[in-house]
Amino acid sequence: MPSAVTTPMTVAELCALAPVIPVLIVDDLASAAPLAKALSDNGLRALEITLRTPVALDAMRAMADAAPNAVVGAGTLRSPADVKAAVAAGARFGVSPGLTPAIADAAAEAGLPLLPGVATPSEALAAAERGFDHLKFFPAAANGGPSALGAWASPLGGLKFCPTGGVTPQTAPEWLALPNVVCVGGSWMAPARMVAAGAWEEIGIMARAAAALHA
Ligand SMILES: O=C[C@H](O)COP(=O)(O)O
Ligand SMILES: CC(=O)C(=O)O
Repeated sequence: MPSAVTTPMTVAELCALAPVIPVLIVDDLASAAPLAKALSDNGLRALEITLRTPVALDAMRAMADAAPNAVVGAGTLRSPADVKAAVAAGARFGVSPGLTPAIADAAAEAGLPLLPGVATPSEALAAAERGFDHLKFFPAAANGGPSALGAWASPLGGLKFCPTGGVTPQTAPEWLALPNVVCVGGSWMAPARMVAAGAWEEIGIMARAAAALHA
């Protein structure tokens, strides 16, 4: 089956697709297509497939083919080689736990929209110097929670964030209420045991609830 037709998307546009970007760890390639459909058919269109399993790159391809409405990207980009592999597998965006000059160079060279992770104001300023104005605040809960990121809003005006790591359906509204937050990332709507069990209907229900979250 041919890969879905894709159009370039900025990180700002990506973050505007839904209030939540699912952060997915795919262990079994067979689960990729139904998982992508369960999420994207229920309003979660931006899907971050972490490069943490041997099947992650193939899973990205399978998801893009099975769910043309989804925008499939790669997470856990830790090196230029990861960026190249993600682009070769059709990633439409990338997410990294942190940012290095080499990762920034590789993403720019490949034309890959990148949402880089930052944990401190210094890292946010360094990313802004490289031209990134949409950043992932990671690990969000452990790094101080909404009060910490909220305190960045005025001094780091102009920067927008996707808090990820420890965000829950219960805490998401507080994050989404911050003036510098455009969406959140999280894995709660696709728990490993439910994916392994093929519980697509239940996952779809959680996805729909996540897609309806707001401040
Ligand atoms: O590494 C973890 C991802 O950033 C997602 O975090 P989470 O499982 O707490 O939602
Ligand atoms: C956690 C994270 O930043 C990632 O997997 O991309």
